[in-house]
Amino acid sequence: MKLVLATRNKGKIAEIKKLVSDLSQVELVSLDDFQNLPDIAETGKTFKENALIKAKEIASFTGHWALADDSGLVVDYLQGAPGVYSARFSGEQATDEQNNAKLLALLKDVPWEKRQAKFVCVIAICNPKGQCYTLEGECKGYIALEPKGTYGFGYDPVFFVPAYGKTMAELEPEIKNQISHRAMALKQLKPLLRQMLKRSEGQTYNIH
Ligand SMILES: O=P(O)(O)OP(=O)(O)OP(=O)(O)OC[C@H]1O[C@@H](n2cnc3c(O)ncnc32)[C@H](O)[C@@H]1O
Ligand SMILES: [Mg+2]
Repeated sequence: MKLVLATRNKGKIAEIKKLVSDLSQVELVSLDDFQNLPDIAETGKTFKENALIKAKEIASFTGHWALADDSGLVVDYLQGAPGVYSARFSGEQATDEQNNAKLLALLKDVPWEKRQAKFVCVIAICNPKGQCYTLEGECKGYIALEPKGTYGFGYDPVFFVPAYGKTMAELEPEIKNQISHRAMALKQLKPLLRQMLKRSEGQTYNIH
């Protein structure tokens, strides 16, 4: 089965490829294999809505199953912000560094016990007819006092993982891939694929 990875984020692409590498039924294809792809507006109010928008549009455009990832950081002290706006937290063309700087500034002088946060990831997998499944994962932690580490991407340098006493960006990719929100969501992909392949024989799908 061909599966198009419907994301432009290089950090996500590297992680997803690793996390699904043992799925022998799946041939992963990237967006670079297609031309004139539509620009997709992430207009949803939830991670799930956005993941479905991205996966449906790419599946319908390419004619293959597509897998999209919508993810972000949810900070308790900021009433859940930046949430679905994580990529655009400090503006449309925001860099990871700018987003991290804005976050740390908003949490300046906020005590440790009030710095709780979680990473959330929703994976949507859709076929060209618009029939979809979604998988969700979370990873809990704290917003660090300063950025640390160079692994990973996005908010990893400012996300402190209590079980390791380090930021996500200080953890080797192999460790991140065992504990991350994305790993938790993708862990459910193998049983789902098995179920999907079985169902597709009988042409019935579980539609979201
Ligand atoms: O929409 P696509 O093309 O997949 O790529 P994107 O970067 O725009 O991705 P999102 O819309 O899902 O925005 C998620 C943002 O949340 C952050 N994020 C998601 N997963 C992360 C992770 O594992 N570590 C650190 N930051 C992460 C990161 O800054 C992303 O830009
Ligand atoms: Mg995006």
